Amino acid sequence: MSWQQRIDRAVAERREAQAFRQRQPLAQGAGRWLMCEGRRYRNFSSNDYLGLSQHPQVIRAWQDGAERYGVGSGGSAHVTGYHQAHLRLEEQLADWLGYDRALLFISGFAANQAVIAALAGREDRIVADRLSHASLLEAATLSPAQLRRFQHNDGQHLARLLAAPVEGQQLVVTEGVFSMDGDSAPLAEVAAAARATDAWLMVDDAHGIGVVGENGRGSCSQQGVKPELLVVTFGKAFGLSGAAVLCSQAVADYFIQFARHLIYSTAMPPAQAQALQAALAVIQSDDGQQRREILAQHIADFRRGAQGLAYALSGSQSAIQPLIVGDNADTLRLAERLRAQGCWVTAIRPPTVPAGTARLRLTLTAAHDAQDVAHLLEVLHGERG
Ligand SMILES: Cc1ncc(COP(=O)(O)O)c(C=O)c1O
Repeated sequence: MSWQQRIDRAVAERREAQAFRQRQPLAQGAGRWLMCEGRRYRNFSSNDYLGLSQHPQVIRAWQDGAERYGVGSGGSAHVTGYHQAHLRLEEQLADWLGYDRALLFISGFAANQAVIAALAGREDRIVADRLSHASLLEAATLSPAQLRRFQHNDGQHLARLLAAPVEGQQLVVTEGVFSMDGDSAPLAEVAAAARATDAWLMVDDAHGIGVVGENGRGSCSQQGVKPELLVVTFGKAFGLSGAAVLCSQAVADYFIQFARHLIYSTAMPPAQAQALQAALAVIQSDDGQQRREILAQHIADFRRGAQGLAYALSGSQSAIQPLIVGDNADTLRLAERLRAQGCWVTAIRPPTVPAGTARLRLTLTAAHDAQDVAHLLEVLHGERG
């Protein structure tokens, strides 16, 4: 089969399965409102959980940084791209989360790829929750290490997989709050299983950091666990983009030598690092606490109001509230009907989620008000399934 035939077939298969992905250019995609083709929608699809993408202090910090430092970093952090603003942010993150060091990455995807690629060798084994994010599972699949997946949030299955003989080292991989289901990992159980076999633990807390735990310190702090490797991302509660890996002094020095995404990629703009410091300051402040409380109230109101819906509500207590529909075409139609009534929701279909579990991934944020949640519920109750 030629390149062209292969591509045509893959795209055709996606269309036939009602799984063809398309992107929508928006005039505004984060925050309370989404603007598309001149129409305003209540936005139940963004990961801007605390509404910080629109926070005046964060915007001002970015503007001020751009005026002072310019808009780009000018190079890899190993050449000229590492600025004092990056160092300050790394120090603040390490201090906040209780680690020796934090290393900044351009995205969470890059951070996950870099960590796994730099660590895992042929004789090693990666044992990952089977619902881990694509960036983790892809990195593990591409690495020369053996990959084993444990049943979602099943500490006993994890322990059984870890008990099998292995020549090298083992790395356990999971998330704090799962991106498509919104449920939390039983981190204490996972950490105990890892510790029992001298495996290291890597937790990606993209959806927990800033939102859960005291002071927004995330899922690990909330559950009293300190993984050897903690990945936090800035595209969700921080309202910007980028990521950091929290680790020991020695591991940070190792990554600076061997993590190729750090070495061969342009560093994030210093102005962005400055804006991220402002976002961190908000997360740590009373303003951040109030935003977390508003979000918690919306989650409670939504879950209470969603009883009796035609679609099953999951057990998620987080800002991510999936409504599992099952069939791809039905999910797409439901999303369309909700949009027609002013609620922007996104249909998530396989392969992003397991076959037969197409869903609306509803997200609530502190930028919403009680009326937004009430409107969403009213529209959903109008659906018969
Ligand atoms: C759990 C998880 N990890 C990593 C990522 C990737 O992070 P980023 O968007 O910063 O590349 C995402 C989603 O974006 C995610 O949901």
